[in-house]
Amino acid sequence: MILAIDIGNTTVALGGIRDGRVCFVARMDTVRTRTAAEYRAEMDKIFAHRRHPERPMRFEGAVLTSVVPQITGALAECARHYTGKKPVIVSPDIRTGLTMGVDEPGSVGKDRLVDAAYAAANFPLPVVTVDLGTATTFNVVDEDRVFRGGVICPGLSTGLRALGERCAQLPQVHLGSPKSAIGTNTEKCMLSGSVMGTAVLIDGMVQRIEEELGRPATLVVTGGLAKYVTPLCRHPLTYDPELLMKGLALLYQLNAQQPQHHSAGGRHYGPQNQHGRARQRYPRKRTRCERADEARTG
Ligand SMILES: Nc1ncnc2c1ncn2[C@@H]1O[C@H](COP(=O)(O)OP(=O)(O)O)[C@@H](O)[C@H]1O
Ligand SMILES: CC(C)(COP(=O)(O)O)[C@@H](O)C(=O)NCCC(=O)O
Ligand SMILES: [K+]
Repeated sequence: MILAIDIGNTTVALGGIRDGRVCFVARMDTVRTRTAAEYRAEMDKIFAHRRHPERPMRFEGAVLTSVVPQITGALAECARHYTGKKPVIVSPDIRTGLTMGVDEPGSVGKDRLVDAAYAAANFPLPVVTVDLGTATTFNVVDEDRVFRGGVICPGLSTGLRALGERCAQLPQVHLGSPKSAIGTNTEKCMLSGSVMGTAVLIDGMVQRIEEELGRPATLVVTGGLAKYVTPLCRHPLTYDPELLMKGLALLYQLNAQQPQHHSAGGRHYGPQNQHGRARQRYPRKRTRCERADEARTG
């Protein structure tokens, strides 16, 4: 099993990945001042809780993506502790299968790179990925596998919270699915604006992106808040809550140094086809362990 760590602005997601499949996902809060020891204590608890007496949890390697530089080092240290190896850390310098077609490849959020790399390897191109987290991000990969850039907007929860804080007469509201565009009270108006507004944003922005690309695009949506929004979108889409974890598995495969079986030198990489792309993986029936883990993690 490999350990995948996704450091976002709200949550640090931990994934256990076996043969490119996500076996479990657990979440910790993102706290910028937390130390490696503090995160390790929390991870110990998470892993102890999941450990099966006959199948102790063992990680042969780790891969990490971060958009919170303050805690990247602490979690890289944790990854090293659990695997005995340096983790693969996502950056534009590792193999992603993408060519960067933006002004400053180094400034692109590393989570955006992971989403884009996975989508480019697994969906018809061009492809647009949308990640609904603290921020709402769009990433565009064209038919030549060039990462063209995208869109960054306030996340819908971030926007809702800001309304409650900045407007004297607006309350903090619980997220839910609006039933109609026309809200009949304050809360319903706010839910319509943030949740349906995000669905309309996705439909509208993807339409503009398709116009700029000059052709239709595949749309893939992920992120902690996607489940509220995707039912309201009109553009055909694939909803994959595990996009980022699967992307991390792919990047691990492409970049982790494999044990060497021959005396000849050189780095050995994971499975690739002749174009240097990750081999596509197709859905298979999930094992009982995976279904049980999913049920537990929700
Ligand atoms: N499984 C979930 N169910 C409901 N809300 C969630 C879930 N996971 C995350 N969230 C909420 O979604 C928002 C963004 O989460 P997430 O996608 O983890 O963002 P980030 O990647 O920016 O850390 C937060 O407000 C968080 O509370
Ligand atoms: C846009 C983001 C804040 C999204 O982060 P998230 O919502 O996943 O926590 C992150 O990808 C980021 O910090 N990006 C750097 C700037 C850029 O992507 O151009
Ligand atoms: K995210």
